[in-house]
Amino acid sequence: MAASHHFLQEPKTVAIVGCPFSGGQPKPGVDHGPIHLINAGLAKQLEALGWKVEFGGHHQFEEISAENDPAIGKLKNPRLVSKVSKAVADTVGGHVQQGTLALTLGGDHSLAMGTISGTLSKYPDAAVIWVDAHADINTSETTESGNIHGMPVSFLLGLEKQEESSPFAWVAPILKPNKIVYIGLRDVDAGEKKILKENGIKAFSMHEVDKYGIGKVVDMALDHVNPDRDLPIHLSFDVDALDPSVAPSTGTPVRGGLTFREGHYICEAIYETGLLVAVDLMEPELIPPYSSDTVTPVRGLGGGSAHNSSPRPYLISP
Ligand SMILES: NC(=[NH2+])NCCC[C@H](N)C(=O)O
Ligand SMILES: [Mn+2]
Ligand SMILES: [Mn+2]
Repeated sequence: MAASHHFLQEPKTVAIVGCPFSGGQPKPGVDHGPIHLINAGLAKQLEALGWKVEFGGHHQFEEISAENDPAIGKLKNPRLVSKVSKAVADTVGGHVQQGTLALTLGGDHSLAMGTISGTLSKYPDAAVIWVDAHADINTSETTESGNIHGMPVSFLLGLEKQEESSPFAWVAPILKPNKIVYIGLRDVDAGEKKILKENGIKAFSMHEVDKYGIGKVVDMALDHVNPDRDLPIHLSFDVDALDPSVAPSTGTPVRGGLTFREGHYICEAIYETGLLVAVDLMEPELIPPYSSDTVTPVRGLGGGSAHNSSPRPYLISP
């Protein structure tokens, strides 16, 4: 089906924003995800689908990562995560501004603080569809892990007031609880369940996917967040929404996830609305048959996690 694009310029153009970053959680791995996706031929596949592809190389975050970054309260790598997300917000915001589909390749899901901020900077009333095993809506109070990849939604909603001195003071807390909807949830912390309930946030867990089927679930999700089908859509897709038999290579896999087709169906159905302005593909790791020696991924500094060896130049082009 040839979708007409309400918010994109012709010829339809996708800008790939490669974010080799894992500072929002402790494991190395997702900082290689975007590099592997590009090496596996993603840009060429998009071209084969009729898109003009812009990709000038992955984001380089070394300068940001060089700084000392002690925890603030429970939050790990707060300055690093904040600065990286701010850079990504500016990049994604620029693409969305121009009517170019912004496709961000993570990296861990803390990056969505940036990508969604970028989309909201142009479209404050955009609808966010968050496909994930997790709700990623912990606050600095409720988080058990201190990993910021489990928290971006709470920052975007403004569930906690950020003091002026907070590294996250730049995040405009303008996402409304009725403008985000979840699909695929099955590993939600007790504190997060409370937040979802108190804020009336709609979620279609795997239980609803089983009960209604994915076609109905996507319709219901769109009806909730975009009833008149007139608002731009930001799709934030965490690959751990997929069952581990489909996407085993991710940091926090959870049994009982979406099938290959259900994952694809969600993307197809949302694309067919013609309303898509930005997509995040987050938390892929990959066991690589490819060389990833051409980019320096950025990991968190804290908690004894592995860190960059020597910086390498980046030589990746589409
Ligand atoms: N983007 C993700 N994979 N998030 C996993 C979050 C897990 C857990 N809820 C936490 O706060 O740490
Ligand atoms: Mn996530
Ligand atoms: Mn997840």
